[in-house]
Amino acid sequence: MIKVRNLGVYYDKFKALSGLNLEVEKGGIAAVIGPSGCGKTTLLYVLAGIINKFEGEVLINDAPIDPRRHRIGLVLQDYGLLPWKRVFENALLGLKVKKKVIEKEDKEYAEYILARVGLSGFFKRYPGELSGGQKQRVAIARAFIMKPDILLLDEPFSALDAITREEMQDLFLDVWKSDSVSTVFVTHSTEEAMYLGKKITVMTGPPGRIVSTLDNPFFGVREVKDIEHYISIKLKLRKLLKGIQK
Ligand SMILES: Nc1ncnc2c1ncn2[C@@H]1O[C@H](COP(=O)(O)OP(=O)(O)OP(=O)(O)O)[C@@H](O)[C@H]1O
Repeated sequence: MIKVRNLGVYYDKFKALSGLNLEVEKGGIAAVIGPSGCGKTTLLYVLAGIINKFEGEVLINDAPIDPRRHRIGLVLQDYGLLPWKRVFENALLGLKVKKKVIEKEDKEYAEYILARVGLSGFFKRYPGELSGGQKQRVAIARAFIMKPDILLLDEPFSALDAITREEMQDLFLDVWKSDSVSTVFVTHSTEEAMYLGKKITVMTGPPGRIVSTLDNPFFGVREVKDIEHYISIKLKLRKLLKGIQK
């Protein structure tokens, strides 16, 4: 569970986040959507423990955020793979930061997750020998392999073509379902927020804060039947976003 209360962040004198409140229940996915520069990445950096100077309270499973204590899976748009390490080593990197000794079971679990993301035959390749979608698969596998307390994704699929992007969204949900880790997913796309967010959180800023959180009945629904309802939520989101960008 993630609880953020009255969060404020400054870059020197610039107020990037102010009075931000967010709650993600255990096994929830909050899709965070908002205009460029409103503070989405800053919020993720606080949740990841990368920014540790802030006002307010950030709790992970009821304890103050502490990257030494909590396992935090972070997936970024640019994959964050080390080019000189092979797929298998890259996939184990997150876990290595947390555990000194990688055991046989860890390796078996890594093999299992890599197979689930369709990379069985790619263990020995270097990132430079992979497509964008394959690199993103490694990044996602790496986050799941560390069995994180929380999972954070910062526009992970925005660099991919439309088809690969849909494949990756499905694959993400597929792996996520067996693990149900509390997740914050940042995206620019209303469609992606409506597919991947159990709840959709709209942000404004700077300074960044939450303007609205909607329940999303279309979570995980690819073939939408109630088109009118879908469009009404989409329009609501667009209105909220347009209001912000005025
Ligand atoms: N290191 C920094 N120093 C000063 N200001 C910063 C720094 N990093 C970000 N900012 C500012 O803080 C605000 C929030 O930035 P952030 O990257 O969190 O926004 P974002 O919503 O993720 O944007 P985008 O959607 O374009 O990625 C922006 O106005 C940005 O210019």
